Amino acid sequence: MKTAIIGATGYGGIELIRLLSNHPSVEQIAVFSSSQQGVKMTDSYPHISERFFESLQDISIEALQGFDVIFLSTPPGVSAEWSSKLSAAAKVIDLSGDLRINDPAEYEKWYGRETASKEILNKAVYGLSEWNREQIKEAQIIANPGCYPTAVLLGMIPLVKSGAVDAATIIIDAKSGTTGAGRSASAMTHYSEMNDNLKIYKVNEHKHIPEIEQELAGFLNDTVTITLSTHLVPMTRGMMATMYASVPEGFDEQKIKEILESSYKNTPFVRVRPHKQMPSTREVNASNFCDIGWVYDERTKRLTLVSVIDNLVKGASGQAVQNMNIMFGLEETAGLNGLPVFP
Ligand SMILES: NC(=O)C1=CN([C@@H]2O[C@H](COP(=O)(O)OP(=O)(O)OC[C@H]3O[C@@H](n4cnc5c(N)ncnc54)[C@H](OP(=O)(O)O)[C@@H]3O)[C@@H](O)[C@H]2O)C=CC1
Ligand SMILES: CC(=O)N[C@@H](CCC(=O)OP(=O)(O)O)C(=O)O
Repeated sequence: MKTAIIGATGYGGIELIRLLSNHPSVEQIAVFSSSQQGVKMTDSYPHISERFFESLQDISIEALQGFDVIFLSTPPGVSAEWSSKLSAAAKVIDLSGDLRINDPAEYEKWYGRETASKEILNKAVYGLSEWNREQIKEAQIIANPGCYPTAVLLGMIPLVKSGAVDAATIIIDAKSGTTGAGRSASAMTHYSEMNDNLKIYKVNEHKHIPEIEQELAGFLNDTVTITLSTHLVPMTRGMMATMYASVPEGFDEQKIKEILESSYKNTPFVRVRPHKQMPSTREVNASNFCDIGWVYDERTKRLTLVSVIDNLVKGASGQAVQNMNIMFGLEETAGLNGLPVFP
């Protein structure tokens, strides 16, 4: 397969290169940049092997012909502009939030910018691999989910769908490593401010709130509002979403176990832990796994559900490669077989 990456110089891009380099069906990875045309990838990332990569190319329709799939690993706004033109020539997988929100008014409210065209929004399939597999198989354009939504939705969808939690009571306390904010340095993430520190940010204002609510609503057949608190922790990779919700009459520990285990018994990357065995971020580090732990409290009738992913793998580039595999009828795990890097 011939692949191209726009935004190859960023963290999502370099993670795509790592995964696609190990993919048995990938023969080409062309790299594109809006600011570093002609520069070699190895100038920014000497750890990758130079023989695999040509120099960074300028982004143009002409140069982006002849590929099977084009990944957009770019900031919001870029794929709104480019995905329509590119999808005429290749399948497109967009890692940004541009095509995830169906309602233009909601996108504009949370992202503070104009939405993509209706035509592209209608074509784009939300790429939560485990829950949208049939639509992903047929898709020309994928809106790859955000990292927090991936962790939250994989944990919550089975329970919301089966009525095992009261969706109106969901509270999510989520934490991310600093690569979640991309490669550019900022006062929010640089070493002196982030090392030995814990920060909460965008309380009730995070752009992943409408994405999570939209997707949960689809499984609930009703609107839902959630509370999401996002935190930065002093680690490079990794994400933990700790979720709390009330469990209605008629559900107990045994039923919750059955719902979670049956939902994921045939999925290669989501692993449900036994009751009370909680996962840590290191246990999925650099892998495409999402590990789910849970504790039901009979006393309060509340569930604590913990979902961990690597934000750059299952939360971004790994899920993008998983979606590529599904779109092209390849083995879903191709290029993604590595165990977590532990310790
Ligand atoms: N990091 C993460 O954990 C996750 C990221 N995402 C999303 O994936 C996307 C990429 O994130 P990430 O790699 O972390 O971000 P980075 O900031 O590390 O990289 C983004 C890249 O986009 C390119 N770029 C910037 N402006 C433009 C432009 N106008 N046109 C084309 N390319 C441009 C830049 O490369 P150049 O200057 O060379 O063009 C840059 O290297 C974002 O939308 C992000 O929100 C989603 C899930 C998780
Ligand atoms: C730590 C950190 O800053 N994380 C980013 C989320 C990364 C992501 O998934 O962003 P997109 O939805 O834009 O793709 C944030 O909170 O905005």
